[in-house]
Amino acid sequence: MIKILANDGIDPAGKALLEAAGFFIDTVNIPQDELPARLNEYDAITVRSATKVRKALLDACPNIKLVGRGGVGVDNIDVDYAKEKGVAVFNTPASSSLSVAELVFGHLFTGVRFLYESNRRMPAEGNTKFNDLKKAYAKGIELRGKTIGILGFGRIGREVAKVAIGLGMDVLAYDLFPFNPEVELTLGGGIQVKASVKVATKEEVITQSDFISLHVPFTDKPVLGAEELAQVKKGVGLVNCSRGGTIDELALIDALNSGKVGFAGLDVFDNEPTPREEILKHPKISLTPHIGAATNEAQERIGVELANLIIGYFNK
Ligand SMILES: O=C(O)[C@H](O)COP(=O)(O)O
Repeated sequence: MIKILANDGIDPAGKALLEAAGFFIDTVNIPQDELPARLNEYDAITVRSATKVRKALLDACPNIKLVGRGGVGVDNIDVDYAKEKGVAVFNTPASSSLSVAELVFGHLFTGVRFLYESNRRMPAEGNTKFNDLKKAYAKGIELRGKTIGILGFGRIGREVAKVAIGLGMDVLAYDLFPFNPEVELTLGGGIQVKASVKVATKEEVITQSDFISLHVPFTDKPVLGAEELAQVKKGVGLVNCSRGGTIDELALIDALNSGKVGFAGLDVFDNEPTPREEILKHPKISLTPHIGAATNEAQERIGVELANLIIGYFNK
């Protein structure tokens, strides 16, 4: 019987599919430092972003034939090395796009109406300072009619564009690779509407947007560093639900302190799982702990997609 360790968990729907296909699924969470000694009992491992599958672990566990990433980013897996060794690597790139896009708008609505700050201050000061706080947060703005710039126009960027268009926003989109600017929205009642984003350069996105959302993988250079943050519109709102390191956090803190950036919504951080204190405590940053894909719906789709990939691989 094929034994699979789902080290960061797997949705019950995915587990049920694998069990029905005759696989044994172990959902125990083995700590990272114990994996080299224990993973070799299994034929495959599935992970989210918490467990790292690096070269040393693959070398220590030659029985592993497959690494399944329940999610998009594979930066926690040494993919090229795994493939060199004949270990299959699968991820589930399509299943979580909508959930990530909705979280982007959670951060945007939070930012334009100061929810992050008023939720911190009201419990502490509300009874004595209610009217002061009412005044402090009186200058909210609407999203409708504003321009959102999307850096990275893959699956998630496209979902962000659809929500934005549905809200009446203008969309500037940039990607390293050519893309189709047409998107198809599914509105309530199943109504389908076609719309287009404006294809832009990175510079146009940076200089012309009221809000910027990042949907890019991690590379060694931030997409928004000090140089780029110096060029944004004053008061821009930034959202990062992609990967830590794609915005230079220290430059972001400076830009928030100077007022150049109005607010930031961050789901990802340089030092996960221990983001720096200046980020955690900053009054102009709305925080979530890397939960872009953490919805019931996305996790179910991910579990099912991953299960089918694993079944297809071992039954081929
Ligand atoms: O790459 C992804 O799919 C997201 O960042 C979600 O990561 P998670 O599975 O650890 O929540």
